[in-house]
Amino acid sequence: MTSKWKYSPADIFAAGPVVPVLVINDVEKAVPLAKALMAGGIKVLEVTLRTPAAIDVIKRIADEVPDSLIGAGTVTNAQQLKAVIEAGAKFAISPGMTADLLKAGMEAEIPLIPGISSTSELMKGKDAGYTHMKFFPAEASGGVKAIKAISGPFPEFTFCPTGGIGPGNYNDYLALKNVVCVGGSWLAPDDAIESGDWSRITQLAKEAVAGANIR
Ligand SMILES: O=C(O)C(=O)C[C@H](O)[C@H](O)COP(=O)(O)O
Repeated sequence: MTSKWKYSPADIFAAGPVVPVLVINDVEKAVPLAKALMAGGIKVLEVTLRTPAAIDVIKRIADEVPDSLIGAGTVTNAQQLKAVIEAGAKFAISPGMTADLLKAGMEAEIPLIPGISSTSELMKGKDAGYTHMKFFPAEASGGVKAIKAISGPFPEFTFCPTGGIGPGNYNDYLALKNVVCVGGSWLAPDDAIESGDWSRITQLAKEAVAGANIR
């Protein structure tokens, strides 16, 4: 990895054991949601590009919650990577990878965390120079057992597993030596965002941070 970035992928992974995966429809929810998560001890945020509001949401959080490590999720191509950088994202994360995206990520001014769910994808990421990857969809792709097995031949890679992870199993992942953080939507449920129940989100964040077994 190059050191041209303000935050390296390792810095982002190390900034907290749980990364909320956020789906935000209403830009007005962006800042209160980010502040509710920060109040619960979470700094790294992943705003998915799943909604038309996502780019504006990233802009708002980057401008108004500058202490957060605001990242963009569901970044699937080079155009989206460019758009999230312009919006102020500090990192980008993808559920998968393409050759184009891997190349654009290495040339970008923020780090990209590509997604993998197989050894062949890991090898493509490795060839492109990546050491930190999302493991998605974690539970559906073999979960803890798969990551443990992959770390045999590939001990030098670090993963942020996401997909099917929640309070009942996140510590199983955090116990793995090549996992330092996990992602999940459980930290910001749709209904809590919809109704503006920020205290519930702060509470979920606090519980997840306090309960995380950090090695
Ligand atoms: O949208 C993206 O970019 C993704 O990569 C997918 C998300 O990380 C998972 O869908 C979160 O999974 P759950 O916590 O099971 O809801």
